[in-house]
Amino acid sequence: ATVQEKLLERVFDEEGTLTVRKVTIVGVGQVGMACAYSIMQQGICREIALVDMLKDKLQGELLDMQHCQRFVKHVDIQASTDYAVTANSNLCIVTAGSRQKEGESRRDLVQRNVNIFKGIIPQLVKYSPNTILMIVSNPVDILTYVAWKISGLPRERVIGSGTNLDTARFHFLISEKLNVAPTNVHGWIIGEHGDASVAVWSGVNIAGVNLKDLNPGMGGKDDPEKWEDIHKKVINSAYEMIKLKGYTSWAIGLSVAQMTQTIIRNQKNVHAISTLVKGFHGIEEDVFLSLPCVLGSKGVMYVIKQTLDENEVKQLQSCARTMHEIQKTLVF
Ligand SMILES: COc1ncc(-c2ccc3c(Nc4cccc(C(=O)O)c4)c(C(N)=O)cnc3c2)c(OC)n1
Repeated sequence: ATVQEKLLERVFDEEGTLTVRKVTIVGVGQVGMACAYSIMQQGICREIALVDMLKDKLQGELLDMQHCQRFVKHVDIQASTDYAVTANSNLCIVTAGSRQKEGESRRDLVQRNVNIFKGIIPQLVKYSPNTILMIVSNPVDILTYVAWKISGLPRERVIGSGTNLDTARFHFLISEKLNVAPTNVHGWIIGEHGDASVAVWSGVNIAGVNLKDLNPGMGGKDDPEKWEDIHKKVINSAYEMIKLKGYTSWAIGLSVAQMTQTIIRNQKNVHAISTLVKGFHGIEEDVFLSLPCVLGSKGVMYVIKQTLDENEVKQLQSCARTMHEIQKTLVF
């Protein structure tokens, strides 16, 4: 008998057991289904569970997704109003909630969505105690804090989609201005997703060439090239799309799929996501804002300690104060 046979008593046949990768999506509206479709299309996981309150809508989306199976890598799809269907998920993506209405600010949504989270989050954690929660619903930074408080999960396992998409839009708009591919534009939008996001102009670079070194006024008011307009377009883009098509879906779906892939495949990519920022850049409150983070299968592995200029730190601290003020008004 081999040393291994003398040493080890086999309990189960490891070769036969796949560590099944399962992702739950709560909310089968435009955003939830764009996430589900993107995740399915990219073959990121073996199981997808859809959960919502509306039986017929769920059943319709389930059938439509199952009819995709001939065209994509196999994925088992389940859908139910009963959260038992979400059991043992590696990642639960929450897109449920009241949607922003035309002209409504993200902050007006908050208490309505807190009440909804009180119904959803405990059920997700009950069936998947080891899950990572990714909050997409708005206002995403406050609702990620709310999900963290309600779930009782460690901070590294509760993230918000945050400014991941804002940063991608930022790269796209800069790429248009410079005629360079978006993947080669480097720079981060951090802080609050939406109106008060912070563009880190001091770090925007192409191949390591800092654009602010080429135009010191970049991002400021008296910049002849008006680079600040790019940040303004990122902020206003969601309002504009809600006005034009009533919601946003395709880009948020792909941005969530990108983060899902990083987590499920433990890729350690860096994403600007909403995380507990207490202790960073002079922030002392328990607030969630976006900073560049290294993501893996256990959630947030590292937070990048960026070098920010005085103005950027001030803007970030202002976001933190605003979040803290709004959080104090919440009724859990
Ligand atoms: C067990 O207790 C429990 N379970 C589930 C819910 C709940 C509440 C709202 C939900 C929900 N949103 C929702 C439902 C009803 C109204 C509204 C609104 O816009 O005000 C929003 C969605 C969704 N797709 O947006 C999906 N699931 C939900 C689930 C809940 O709400 C309190 N409570």
